[in-house]
Amino acid sequence: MRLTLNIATLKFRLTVVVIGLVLLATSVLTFVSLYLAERQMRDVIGSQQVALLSSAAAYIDADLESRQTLLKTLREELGRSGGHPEGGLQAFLEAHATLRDEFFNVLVFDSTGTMLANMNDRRTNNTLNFGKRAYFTETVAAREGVISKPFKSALSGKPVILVTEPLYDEQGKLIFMLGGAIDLQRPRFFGQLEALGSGATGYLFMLTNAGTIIHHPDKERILQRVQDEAGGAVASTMAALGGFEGWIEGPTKRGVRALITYKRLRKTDWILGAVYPVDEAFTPLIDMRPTALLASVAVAALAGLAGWLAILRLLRPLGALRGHVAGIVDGSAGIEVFNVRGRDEFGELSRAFYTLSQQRRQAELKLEAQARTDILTGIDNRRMFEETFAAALGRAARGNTAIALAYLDIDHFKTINDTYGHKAGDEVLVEFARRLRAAVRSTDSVARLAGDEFVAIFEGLRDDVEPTILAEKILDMARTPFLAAGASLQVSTSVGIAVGRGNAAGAGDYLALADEALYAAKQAGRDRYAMRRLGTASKGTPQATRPQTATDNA
Ligand SMILES: Nc1nc2c(ncn2[C@@H]2O[C@H](COP(=O)(O)OP(=O)(O)OP(=O)(O)O)[C@@H](O)[C@H]2O)c(=O)[nH]1
Repeated sequence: MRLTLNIATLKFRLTVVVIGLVLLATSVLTFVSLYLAERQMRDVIGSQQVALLSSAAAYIDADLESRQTLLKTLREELGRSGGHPEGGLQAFLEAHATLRDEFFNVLVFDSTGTMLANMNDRRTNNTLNFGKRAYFTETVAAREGVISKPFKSALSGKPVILVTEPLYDEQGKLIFMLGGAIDLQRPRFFGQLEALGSGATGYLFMLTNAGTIIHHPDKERILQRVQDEAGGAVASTMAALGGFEGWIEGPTKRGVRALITYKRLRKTDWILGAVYPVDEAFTPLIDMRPTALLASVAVAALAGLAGWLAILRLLRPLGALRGHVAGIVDGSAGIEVFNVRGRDEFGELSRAFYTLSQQRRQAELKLEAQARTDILTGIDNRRMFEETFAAALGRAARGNTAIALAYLDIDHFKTINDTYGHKAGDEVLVEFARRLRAAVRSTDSVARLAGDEFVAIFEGLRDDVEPTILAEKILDMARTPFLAAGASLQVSTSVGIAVGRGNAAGAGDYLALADEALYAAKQAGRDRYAMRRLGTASKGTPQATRPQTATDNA
């Protein structure tokens, strides 16, 4: 089977439309699904980040609290010794080596802020005074331990925070103040937090509520105020400094689009933040995109194929209809092929074609009949006569039977017209035709050739007498008065008869001979017939023949 592609066909256009719509629908559906999935996933990831950060904040709170507790235990131990531990303060500190696990340095200040002992460098003891430092004055004012703001250590130069615990005597006078320094860059403090960063490059960071960076993977930024950095703080961080907690999608300082989550620490009111780059957060979805698109294209292709097959199936009656029309055009089919039973639109269309074709056929038949009928009298006209006579001659030739042609002309018809008018003449012609039809046998044919000239064909004649009997009948029927224009008209006719047998001669010979006989009847006085017989000619060479016999009823 040869497959040709005709883009003008309804089938092709419907297929294109179906495939296009399916492709569009699946693409839109895929994009909308992916978009909704991304939105939902972002909400889920955001909530996860909030939960993660809450746990981390609780962990830091607990961590700072445990360090404060540790320092409190140390203070109580110092208190129990009345502020005079055995071996002195320096020895007392050094005896608690485990403090190093929690603090970068532990210091003891006197009531004025002079550092009396520290774990890192005993040479600096009694040489430095920190009485004006904020953590010292704040502790004195609060009369309890505080967690300092981050600052650069005067001893180590490292960014630290200090946890303090004051020791009072029984009179409530400050004797000593313990300070535990936490190195902000030391893994011990935020080590676990760094592991909580989401994705490959996600990370956690921490700021004070004033914007000073406490923790950040970029160590250079620690102790910087985000507001003072080049370009200022990003919008989300400004919102967090303003009190926002939760997750937000926005750019980081380095311009990476990320889900950024903020959570305040209960104990210090610091801000813990988490950055999760969007690209990494949505990696599963982004990875899924080509697969989803491929799947949607595959679905569209399958649906398109199904649509195409459905269209082929549905349009099959249309193909059949087209075939029927072509069949009728080339004559290989009749209009009956349109008379189908289908109840769909194609069935209705086919039946409408059938009805239309039937009507057309009937109109054609009517036209054909009209073309062969004499309009005035309703009997056959000359054209029909020629066909009928040719067929009759054929039958006579095949059956070798006798046949006669009677040529009639109403006598003095012109006078009727002239005397009673053309209309009356018409009435006579109509009545004459009716009587002629009635006078001859049912198997005989009659026709009006022109004006007042008529013919009658007599077939299957038994003998020579029969045409003369028929001619007499015709003469008789004409003699009965005609009613026309309110008058009774006496009419007569003359008849010329040509009789032959088998294929004796052609139609023209019969007509000529009958006309000749008619002329003879007219000459003999009218209201009579004259008969002429055609001689036989050799078969296959029809020719004009001379009459052999003549019979007149004059
Ligand atoms: N009313 C009427 N007259 C017609 C019609 N056709 C022809 N005629 C007339 O019929 C007449 C025929 O006259 P002819 O046959 O020549 O002469 P006639 O008067 O019959 O004389 P004869 O044939 O010699 O007896 C003419 O006057 C035509 O005008 C027609 O359809 N209706």
